Amino acid sequence: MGCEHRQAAGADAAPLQFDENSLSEVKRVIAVLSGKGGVGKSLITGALAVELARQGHSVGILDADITGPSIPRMFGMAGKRVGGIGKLLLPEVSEHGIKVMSSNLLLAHETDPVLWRGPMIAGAIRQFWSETSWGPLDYLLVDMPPGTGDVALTVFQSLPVDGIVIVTSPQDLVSMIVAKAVNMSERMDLDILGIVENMSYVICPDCGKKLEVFGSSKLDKVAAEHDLEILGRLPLDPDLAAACDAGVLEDRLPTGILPDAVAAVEALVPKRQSEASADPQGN
Ligand SMILES: Nc1ncnc2c1ncn2[C@@H]1O[C@H](COP(=O)(O)OP(=O)(O)OP(=O)(O)O)[C@@H](O)[C@H]1O
Repeated sequence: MGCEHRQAAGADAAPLQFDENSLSEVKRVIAVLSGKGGVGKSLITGALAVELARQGHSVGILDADITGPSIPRMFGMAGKRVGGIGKLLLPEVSEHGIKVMSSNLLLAHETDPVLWRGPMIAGAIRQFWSETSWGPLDYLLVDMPPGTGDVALTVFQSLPVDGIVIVTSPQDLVSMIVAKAVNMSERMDLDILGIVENMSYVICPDCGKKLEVFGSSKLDKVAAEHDLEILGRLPLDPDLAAACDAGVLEDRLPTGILPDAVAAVEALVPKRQSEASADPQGN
């Protein structure tokens, strides 16, 4: 990554990579990013994790949405607290084996607010990477905080992110918001796998017709503008919302959802691997 890019993105000149610990062996890190809040980024993160796990991969979710964590609840972990091994934290493990680390799993009560300033939030990201025993993982999905602010910058500077999935919804000011996410990723020299549109349409329960309740999708236009691959469109589905609330997303998520997004993640060559094969001597 060029220094000028890091500085243009507001980064310090000093390298800030957080170290991986000896009990973690994470092969690929994928960040799920949205330009603004409430578009369903956490749901898409959860859905990708479930589908990857169903394909037999070992999967973890690092919930970097420190002040608005919603991953534990959708995996039935509300009210649980993570344990530890020596000085390391142990992620909570879902019914079907997905490992989760989240600020909500460190709080005494799920409803306690996280009133932390920037440096403490950055400290939590460090803890979730360097001081968490992830074990061997094929994929670690990072549920990013909404937007392109301080925490997103910390994650992109400090974790070895291999690729990014951008989530958007039709009611976004889609072009400008996607442009922000794309520009940030480019300045940080990160690969964008593509874009998923959430809440794209609703299927009428009576006639089965597809209704575009937020108006017609601008996804094709925006994807073409930014040269992004379209990785799928997910409908607004009350059953999905209910499954998240009840903590049973793993059981109720329809099989085969977002196949292109799953395939793009599976096809991703880890940066560390491609760098190693480009320079087998490690020079
Ligand atoms: N496709 C969908 N169908 C039905 N409900 C959905 C869908 N996508 C998201 N939701 C619901 O919308 C709410 C917001 O979703 P989610 O928490 O995933 O958004 P987010 O972008 O991560 O939000 P934040 O910006 O707060 O991090 C949740 O209650 C979720 O269950």
